[in-house]
Amino acid sequence: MASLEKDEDGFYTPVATSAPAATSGSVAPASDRKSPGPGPNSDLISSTFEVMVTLADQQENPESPLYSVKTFENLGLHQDLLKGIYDMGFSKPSKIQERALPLLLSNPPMNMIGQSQSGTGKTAAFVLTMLSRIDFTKNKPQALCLAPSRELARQIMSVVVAMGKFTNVQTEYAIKDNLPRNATNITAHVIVGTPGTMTDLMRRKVIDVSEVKVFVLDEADNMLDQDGLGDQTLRVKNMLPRGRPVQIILFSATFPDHVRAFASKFAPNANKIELQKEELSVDGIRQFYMDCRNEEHKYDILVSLYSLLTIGQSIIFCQHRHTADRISARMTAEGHKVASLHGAKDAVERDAIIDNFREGRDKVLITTNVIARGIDILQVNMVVNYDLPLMNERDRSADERPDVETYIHRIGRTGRFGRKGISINFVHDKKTWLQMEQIEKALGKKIIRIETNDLDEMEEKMKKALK
Ligand SMILES: Nc1ncnc2c1ncn2[C@@H]1O[C@H](COP(=O)(O)OP(=O)(O)OP(=O)(O)O)[C@@H](O)[C@H]1O
Repeated sequence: MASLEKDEDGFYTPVATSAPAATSGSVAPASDRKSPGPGPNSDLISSTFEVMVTLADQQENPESPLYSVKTFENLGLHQDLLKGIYDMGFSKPSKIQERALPLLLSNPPMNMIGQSQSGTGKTAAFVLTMLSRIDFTKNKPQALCLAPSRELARQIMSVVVAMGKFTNVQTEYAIKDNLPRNATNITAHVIVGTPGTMTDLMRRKVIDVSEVKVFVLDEADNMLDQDGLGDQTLRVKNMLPRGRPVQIILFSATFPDHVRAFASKFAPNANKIELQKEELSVDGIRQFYMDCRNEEHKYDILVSLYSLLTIGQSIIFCQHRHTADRISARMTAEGHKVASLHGAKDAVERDAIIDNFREGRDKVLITTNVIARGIDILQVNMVVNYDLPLMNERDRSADERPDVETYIHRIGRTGRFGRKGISINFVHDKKTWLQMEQIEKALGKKIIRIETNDLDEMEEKMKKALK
């Protein structure tokens, strides 16, 4: 039997909802079977002298989201996890880690709704919690984590594996096309996946939930949004054991008003860490716009930016899959090296595309909202909104208001953990200009104009913003 489920970039795709007859034994952990993605960010602090100084300065500055007074030792973590953290090159916790970890690790466990700007280290906070709560003598799933895309699930898993390097943690994915269809019993401690596949595996009892203690939603506002993944996420929660406590942890850089109430119901009596509206975007990201004459001019401008896009790495966001494919095919035919990624590609292809980009083999990635959230690639110093994100991408309505949350997440693919980055919005008519103005108002940050006909000025402005 198949039903329709909404995928990550808002399109409906058929998924199997009933299981074929289960036949054989348990499943090898993901860490044994295939690479969970890139290695830890061992170059994080030492990548350049400049970054090292900036990061240290920011971690001393009380105004910075990276600031903390404590050390990782103060946070009550197990020795094996401390080793994992230092092995990843982290020296001090960020503000969200310092504030959230003592609450997350306290006993009895309390639910948490945590908000902190993009790129400030939320993943480490929830991964450390999952790892801290595992009883390694039991070979049963004990921590489940859901993310909105397979790319993000794979990235989160790479953090679980890196932080758990000195523990005996066993891991498994709940993402499409990863497990053999006849898998019967996952014994891994930590399972990371997307909601459709997680639901399917739980329904078929491939995941035994009897020992689950922690349930994490990364990008929680997106995971709970009733126009998006909300139903599927709720289904997963409803299959968790009743009668014994499961710690529910919700993290995101954004929690728009319309999901806050549902989040509080989903994670009752949660400790809350919230941001003020004016704190939502990251200061290290300089925002620009370019006035294009029409759609065709947008393409010409993008091509003329190619040499700047490849100084580091860049992500170009489009509204539709076909736009991403069309631009990328055209640029490729004109001799430029670009890749395109969206939810209509199959699993193997998606993994190869993001891995190529992550490892720097491709420098320009043209995509949709599918990777607007969570993806952490430190070399990305430029984000282009070829099309501005609109509310109608979420729910297929006629709502042409800008989607401010998605905008925040898209530009947050750059400027990670104190780094500098720039974002450029293409506007091409009155409507798109007004949409951008609404984003500007919502964030309370000026978006600066760059001339489209003066490449030298453009280059100079951009390089200055990245210094
Ligand atoms: N304490 C730390 N010291 C140094 N680097 C850190 C620390 N914590 C996290 N990082 C690094 O900062 C980067 C951003 O972290 P992470 O991906 O967890 O951000 P996030 O808050 O989840 O962002 P988003 O909202 O975009 O999902 C990662 O490369 C991570 O390895």
